[in-house]
Parts: sequence; C-alpha cells; structure tokens
Amino acid sequence: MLIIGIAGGTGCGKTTVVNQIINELPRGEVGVISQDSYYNDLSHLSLEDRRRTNFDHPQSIDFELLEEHLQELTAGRSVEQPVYSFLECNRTEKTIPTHPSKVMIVEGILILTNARIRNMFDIKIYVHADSDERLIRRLKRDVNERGWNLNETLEKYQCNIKPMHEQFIEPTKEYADIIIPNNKYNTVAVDIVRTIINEKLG
Ligand SMILES: Nc1ncnc2c1ncn2[C@@H]1O[C@H](COP(=O)(O)OP(=O)(O)O)[C@@H](O)[C@H]1O
Ligand SMILES: Nc1ccn([C@@H]2O[C@H](COP(=O)(O)O)[C@@H](O)[C@H]2O)c(=O)n1
Repeated sequence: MLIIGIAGGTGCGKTTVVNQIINELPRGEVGVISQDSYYNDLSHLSLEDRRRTNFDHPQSIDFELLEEHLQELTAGRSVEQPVYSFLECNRTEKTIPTHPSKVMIVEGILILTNARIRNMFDIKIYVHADSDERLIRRLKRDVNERGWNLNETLEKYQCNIKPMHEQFIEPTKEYADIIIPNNKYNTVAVDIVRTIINEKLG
C-alpha cells in the first residue's frame, strides 16, 4: 500500500486537491482518510464547551486511533472510520467502513505534526495558499456550512487558527516531498500526483 499524506493550513484546498486527484482514478483503488474523522471524542462536554475547543492544536486529534487504523489498513484489514459532525463539534455514532486499497490518501491540517504518523507516509505533500486567501475561503465555509457566524469565525481565526497555524502547521512544510501552490487551481501539480499514483496502480 502506498500512503500519501496531504497537509496544509485550513482552506488551502486539501479536500479539493484530493477530490481532483481521485476524480479520474478507478473507484475502489484509492481510499481517503480525513484527519477530521479523528478529532477526540468530546461526548463528555456540553455543545457550548465543545464549541470553545481549540480544534487547531495537535492535542485535539486522536493520533493513536489514526495510527492504529493506518496499521490495520497496511496489514490488509478494514477499519471503521468515525464520522465527524462539524455542527455538533463531535464524532457521531456513525462510522464508514474503510477498506485497504493500493493507495491510501490521508489529509488534514495537523497530520505532519505527529512523527509516528508522518513516518508512515511514503509521500508527504503540503498544499500552500496565502493566509488572506485561506481566511476568505474559511469565512465563506464556516458561515455557509459549519454553523459559525462572521464574528465567531474571525475571533477563532485570531485566537486559535492563526497562532496554531504559525506554531504547528506551517513548520511541517519542511517535511514535504512536494509543495503544491494553490492560490489558483493547480492542474499541473494534480496531474503529477495522479501520474505517481497511476504508476503505483500499474
Ligand atoms: N485553488 C482554489 N481557488 C479558489 N478556491 C478554492 C481553491 N481550492 C479550494 N478552493 C475553495 O476553498 C474552500 C476550501 O477548500 P477545501 O478544499 O475545503 O480546503 P481545506 O480542505 O484545505 O480546508 C472550498 O470552498 C473550495 O472550493
Ligand atoms: N468542530 C470543528 C472542528 C474543526 N474545525 C476546524 O476545521 C479546520 C480543519 O479542517 P479543514 O477542512 O479546514 O482542513 C480547523 O482549522 C478547525 O478550526 C471547526 O471549525 N469546527
């Protein structure tokens, strides 16, 4: 199994790049694991307290479960990937059966911060977009899709998102084998990654 890690700050376009990469590949040959599925279980907290959590700090992620799942998949066994609710700020009771495949893509802002996870990746990719571009995309998404208003999103950006990005996420760019500039849609970079995957799929 070839495991590809795709990191980068919030709104840089990781999900979009992953979808572009897998769009023209044979279904079932490439699996995707999202870091969002591995946010810690916060069922013991009220929704109000969950909404106050710093979701941009590495400690917000259950890296042990992510590592266990990657080990299981590498060993050829299926796992139950948790399903996350951004509106509830918590894991739901649902899971998605995730089966081993020739290529597994793992994407998330913090996935390169954890050395054990990082060392499991055959290829490490960092998607870069300028911070103003990312903030604009993030504002639109949080307000339209994730249940936050404009002021809440700007406050989160100043208190958590920006400082955590500078402290934990941006420095992981140095681990990347490939950096994809994504201020604009980057079809050339996507084609290159797809070519690498196609070679693996044989
Ligand atoms: N290159 C790009 N140019 C303009 N908008 C983009 C680009 N890449 C992604 N987007 C948009 O930005 C938003 C965030 O993208 P997404 O892929 O969800 O980022 P991430 O997964 O890194 O948070 C989405 O609305 C997406 O359509
Ligand atoms: N309940 C939550 C959990 C996380 N977030 C934010 O998601 C961002 C990471 O996801 P991307 O798709 O943007 O990579 C991260 O910056 C968290 O702040 C959230 O808003 N609500």
